[in-house]
Amino acid sequence: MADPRVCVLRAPGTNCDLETAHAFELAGGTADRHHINQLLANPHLLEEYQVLCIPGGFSYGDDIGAGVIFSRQLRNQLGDAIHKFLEGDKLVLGICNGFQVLLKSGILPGGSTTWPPAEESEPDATLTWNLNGRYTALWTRLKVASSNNVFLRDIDTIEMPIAHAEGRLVVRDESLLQQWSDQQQIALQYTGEADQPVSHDVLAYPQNPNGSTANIAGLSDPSGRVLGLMPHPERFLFATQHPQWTRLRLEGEGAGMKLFHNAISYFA
Ligand SMILES: NC(=O)CC[C@H](N)C(=O)O
Repeated sequence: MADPRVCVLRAPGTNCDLETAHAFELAGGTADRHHINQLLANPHLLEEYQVLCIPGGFSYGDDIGAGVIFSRQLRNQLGDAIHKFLEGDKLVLGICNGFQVLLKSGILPGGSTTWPPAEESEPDATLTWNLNGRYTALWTRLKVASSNNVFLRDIDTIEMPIAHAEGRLVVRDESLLQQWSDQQQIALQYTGEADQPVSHDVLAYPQNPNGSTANIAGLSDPSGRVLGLMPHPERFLFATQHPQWTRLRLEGEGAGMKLFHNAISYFA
């Protein structure tokens, strides 16, 4: 089979598209970066791709809330193209600002089961300001909590950096947590030390860097083919990007590459 094709979709203010496309290429995919206006002009463009990735950054300057404007473009102007994509055997990844876009558009948490969301529907969850009220950038330790998300296959714990101001996940109703848990949708949780069990009790800063409900750092759709996460796997492609790579004697690829390998090998 030809290399899987990845559409890295950017908007004005996106700033992680280059390294994200690079990560997919290192994993063996063919990645194109497209401006949202190219897709608005020709929504059929999306049909050429197996993976849609919305990378990190500050789309539209985070005006009126991080990811809000970009998410409205997907929902109001590209509803049909996204619907077709979600229905196919394809993958969607949203990193940081991309996660904000997936959640605020309604692609997450339901995926194809709830897309397109009804105009008047209340979102199940959103990402809002960190509890500390600040843009926060640090390395976090994460536990994979979903057994069926494609991007997280064969990963148990992983370290990745976060860098955001609006990364605190809040839910409309706490009963959703049980539903998500049952459907394997809680994909990633911030955790403490390696052997510490993860719980839904909110950990203190810096383990949980933003105060997210149930320490949630990433969500999956029920099919396991959509992932949104606040940490940046594309900032850990090489061992030397880890702050303690010498002390830990890390070599070769960074652990973040695993997510990109998993995505590409899904199509093998
Ligand atoms: N690194 C990013 O994608 C930035 C995320 C986002 N716009 C925030 O600060 O909340």
